[in-house]
Amino acid sequence: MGGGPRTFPGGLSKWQYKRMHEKLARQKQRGLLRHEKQLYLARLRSEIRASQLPGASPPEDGTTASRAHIRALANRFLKPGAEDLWNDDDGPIHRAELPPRRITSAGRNDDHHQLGSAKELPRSGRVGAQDPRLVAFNPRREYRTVAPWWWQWTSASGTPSRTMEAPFCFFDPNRCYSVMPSVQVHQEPSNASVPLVARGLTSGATAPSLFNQERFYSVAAGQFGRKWRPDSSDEDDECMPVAKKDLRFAEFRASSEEESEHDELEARSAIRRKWSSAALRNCDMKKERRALKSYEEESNDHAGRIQELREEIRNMEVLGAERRRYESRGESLLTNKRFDECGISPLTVKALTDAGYVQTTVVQETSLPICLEGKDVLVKAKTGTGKSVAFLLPAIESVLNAMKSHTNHRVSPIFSLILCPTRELAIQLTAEANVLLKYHKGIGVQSLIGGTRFKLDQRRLESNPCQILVATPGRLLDHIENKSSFSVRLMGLKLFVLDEADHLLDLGFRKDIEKIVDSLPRQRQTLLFSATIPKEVRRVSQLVLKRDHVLVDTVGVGAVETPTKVEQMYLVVPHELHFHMVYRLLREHINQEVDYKVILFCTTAMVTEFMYIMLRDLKLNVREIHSRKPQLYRTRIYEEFRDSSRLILVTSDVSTRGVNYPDVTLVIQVGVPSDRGQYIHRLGRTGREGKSGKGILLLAPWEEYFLNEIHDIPVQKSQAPHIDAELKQKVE
Ligand SMILES: Nc1ncnc2c1ncn2[C@@H]1O[C@H](COP(=O)(O)OP(=O)(O)OP(=O)(O)O)[C@@H](O)[C@H]1O
Repeated sequence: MGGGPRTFPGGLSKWQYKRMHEKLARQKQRGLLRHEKQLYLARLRSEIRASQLPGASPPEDGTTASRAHIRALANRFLKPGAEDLWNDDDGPIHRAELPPRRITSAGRNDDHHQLGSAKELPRSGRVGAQDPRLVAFNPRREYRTVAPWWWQWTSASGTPSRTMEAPFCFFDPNRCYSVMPSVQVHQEPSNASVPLVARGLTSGATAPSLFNQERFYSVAAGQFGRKWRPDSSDEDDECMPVAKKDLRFAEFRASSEEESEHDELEARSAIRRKWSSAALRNCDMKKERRALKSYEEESNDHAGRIQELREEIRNMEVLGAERRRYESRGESLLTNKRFDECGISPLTVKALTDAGYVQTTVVQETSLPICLEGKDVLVKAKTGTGKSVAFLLPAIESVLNAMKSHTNHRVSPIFSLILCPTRELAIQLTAEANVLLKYHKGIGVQSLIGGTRFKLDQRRLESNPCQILVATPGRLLDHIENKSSFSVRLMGLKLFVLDEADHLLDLGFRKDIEKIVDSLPRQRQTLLFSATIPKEVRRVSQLVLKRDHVLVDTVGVGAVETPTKVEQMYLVVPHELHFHMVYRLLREHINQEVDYKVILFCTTAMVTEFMYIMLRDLKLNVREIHSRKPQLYRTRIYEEFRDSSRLILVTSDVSTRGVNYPDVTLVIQVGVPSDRGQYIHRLGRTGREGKSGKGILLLAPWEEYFLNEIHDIPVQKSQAPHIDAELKQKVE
């Protein structure tokens, strides 16, 4: 009796073997704990350091000076719809008040000089090459740097006394802000020691010897960031002597206020440069895009570029109209457009109708036509607005199209691949895809997630139809690297989707994604979906998207990124009282809501486990999900919580993104979220499908710095409820 071998590996007895394993498990647990602690502390340290850097806090009035705005203009991607690439502190997008004009247009309306009013500008121009000193001046190389300073090139008082022909009169149809009509520049006598840039560009009579194209270029590069100089490097900028830096801007100092603002901007841009370039490394496609073309190259490229611009403007118009319609409807989720008007297969429409989906949501209405056209798309839409269906439908359509031409394969290629960051999300997407495939016989969807047996996965993939695959990156990569027949199946891929794209392109997943992308065919369509798309991720997205991709943003620039019907508040409570406070808040909520359904987010798996045990011992109806639990257990809890009410789910970040638990009434976030995106996604587990909900963020006093990150989200401070002695004793 008492089965099992009597000796164990290494000649150990059963008990020795057991003890050894227990010891190893304890060591592993201690290691994990130490690691989590280190991560947490490192994060806090870096946040605190960041908050102490000059200029870390946002401007109080939410606006910036014109110079900063101009810099931002130059810094953005030169694409319509890329407004979300603007710096967070650029302030609202509006036309800056222009200073009293010292520059007048010879025989033309002054308004032509306003930045951004490209449409009013004359469609012709000339290069100011009459001046012999400017023969080497290549307007196409320099104009971008000149234009932004145009307005700065005045002094605070006095009337103009001398007029000269500005040598940079040219026209470039590619760049709105660089278009300049022929102008005359009035210069004050008091400005005899003209600015460095001005000297280079004004009549040589003023200071001919100082015009130096290279020098001028570096002035611009310094002001706009090193990417303007093709041969520059991070080190170059970092090592620039202070005196030289000062010299570069010495002449721009109109007032002490402006000066300090400028220093602050410099410091801030230095920090940004360091972080963005270092973080992006070779993936910083922007650098490449900005590399200056030669004059000839650029001229030859005009026809193509004009075509591209037309496309972009058309896209922008379409999306602008969509957005206006969306805004006019308020926060309503559904549109008037029905799925049977979307050009998708009637069998899919039938399945949609069975599932109760008749009308499209805003994101579905906006993105579907573009996705079905075969374009690469980057979609940003609030949490719980139906992004999953928005990409599952094109995934099914692309399979249907591909299957028309691939009929003779023994094992069908995988035509659509959907990547997502968590196992629960993968399971959910697979289930949703199955619902939509109800009437499509012979088309199958499978999932590949960690925590299951590799061999079983393999068998399942080979024996069941799998034209659509939903996977998490780690397990997918395992299959790509270890099974050549799997890689062969992927070579037929037509559509690649990244759900929660910003998270997948984040540093944690980036390496895996790069490897996965390398093993996919280049000729494919790629769709990126998320509720949050930070600027850096937008840049890295070029890794997977084609250059002419379309941006669909149903949130809108400057709009609140969280669901409007979710009441958000934060409490600042000493750290040692967090457990008491959680219990107090839960009790209060349970008393108020009959059908309560609460998600409680904790910072680590360890804390999650501890919180769960405490609440369970306090006789609350709780469940737990975190990475330390086996997958079968996680799936069971996920299903139970999805289908029930009067339940509290204590979870780590495995439930932060994408997971759709219907009718969650309250989300509590205990401790500081890792970033703004994490706050938004966690909160997004409530208030889905336009419903109402409540979110509470519980911070310790030293975590309050995080509020800066979400300053534009309507989170109200709330008074912490009193914790009486009885409750305290109970918890302790
Ligand atoms: N056209 C539709 N009509 C009615 N309900 C819909 C429609 N499309 C999606 N839904 C429902 O909306 C809910 C949220 O959808 P989904 O999970 O796709 O949101 P999401 O935008 O992906 O959210 P997240 O950003 O959190 O991932 C789901 O319950 C889904 O069934």
